[in-house]
Amino acid sequence: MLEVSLRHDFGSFSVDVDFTAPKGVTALFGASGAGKTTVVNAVAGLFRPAQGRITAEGVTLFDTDKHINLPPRKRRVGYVFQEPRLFPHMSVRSNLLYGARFAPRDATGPDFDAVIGMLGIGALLDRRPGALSGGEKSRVSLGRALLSKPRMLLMDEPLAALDAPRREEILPFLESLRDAGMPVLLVSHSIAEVARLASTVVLLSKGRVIASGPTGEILSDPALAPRFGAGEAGAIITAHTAGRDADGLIRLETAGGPVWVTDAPEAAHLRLRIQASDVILSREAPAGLSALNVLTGTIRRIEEEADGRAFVQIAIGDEAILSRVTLRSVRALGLAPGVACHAIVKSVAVSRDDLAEI
Ligand SMILES: Nc1ncnc2c1ncn2[C@@H]1O[C@H](COP(=O)(O)OP(=O)(O)OP(=O)(O)O)[C@@H](O)[C@H]1O
Repeated sequence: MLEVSLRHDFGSFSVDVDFTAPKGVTALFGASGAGKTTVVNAVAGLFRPAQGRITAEGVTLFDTDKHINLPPRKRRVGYVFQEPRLFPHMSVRSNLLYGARFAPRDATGPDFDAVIGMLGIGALLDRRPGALSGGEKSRVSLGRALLSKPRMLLMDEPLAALDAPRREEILPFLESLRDAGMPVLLVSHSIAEVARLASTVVLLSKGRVIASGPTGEILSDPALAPRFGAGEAGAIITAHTAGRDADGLIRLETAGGPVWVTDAPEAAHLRLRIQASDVILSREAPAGLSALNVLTGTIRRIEEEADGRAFVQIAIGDEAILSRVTLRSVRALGLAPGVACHAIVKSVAVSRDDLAEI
């Protein structure tokens, strides 16, 4: 577990944050200038806040009251930057071994062979970074961080510099970090990335934490949805793979009923992201619609927005999804907390990007 509490005043901007990142991936999410990099740099020891306390796995890294400020190399933090900072004159193998030099002898964690196997970089070992693609560089950079056997991993927009295919190449490796035994702090601008990778979300705005908690709860909160961008907001629910139909569609079971998708990872249990703008609501069970996916639930909350629309939260089992509808629809349909409703999602609205292994 990583516990962060820090305060700093830059004059025109101040940071005042307290949050806890359990094991698994914690996403630091917020608009540009919200203070994400400042927080990550403070955890890494690259920035010294005026006041605060940071502990990782029970070890105090920084404590102004106790005058503790471990230097970066003693913090045992693996830092993966947006631009992979590999040594250009060294081979991939030497870059990786450089990371391993910092691993304490008694530290646990995957060894060299396990890391290159996990990241699929065995064939690259004798190349120089200049001869690698962006995605390959990112994988090597992640490998180097892992081989230092860090107490935790910090990733500042590790995918931002990559195009969509390269991003797809890295995402499965980042997903596997969710199950790694250490806390991972991931700075991200992308709600799709957060939905896919994070177990916990810390939402930052203007140097303050405005919400934090399990990803499913934060993403399905209708009051927070505008923060994620009205067009992008959406929640995640658990789905179980139930087989492939004769026409090729894959059937997933959710607490609200079956969902058919055209593509899905090969895994028994998935998290399924449903964007609020892809969901329309009906109080009657719809008939004669070409949209295949109809989830049954109960309205829990409605948050009206200034632009004549609302985010409606629909409880699906003990999870929830969001729908973005006009206030006119809210009134015409008599939508209100406690009302049973059907959430209709086009099957084509759910893409491979919206599914991740649990
Ligand atoms: N050393 C500094 N002196 C003055 N202001 C600073 C300093 N470091 C950061 N800031 C200010 O703190 C604010 C937060 O910066 P930070 O880089 O942490 O934001 P961010 O959320 O990571 O943004 P982005 O997503 O654009 O990277 C910005 O307004 C920045 O100008």
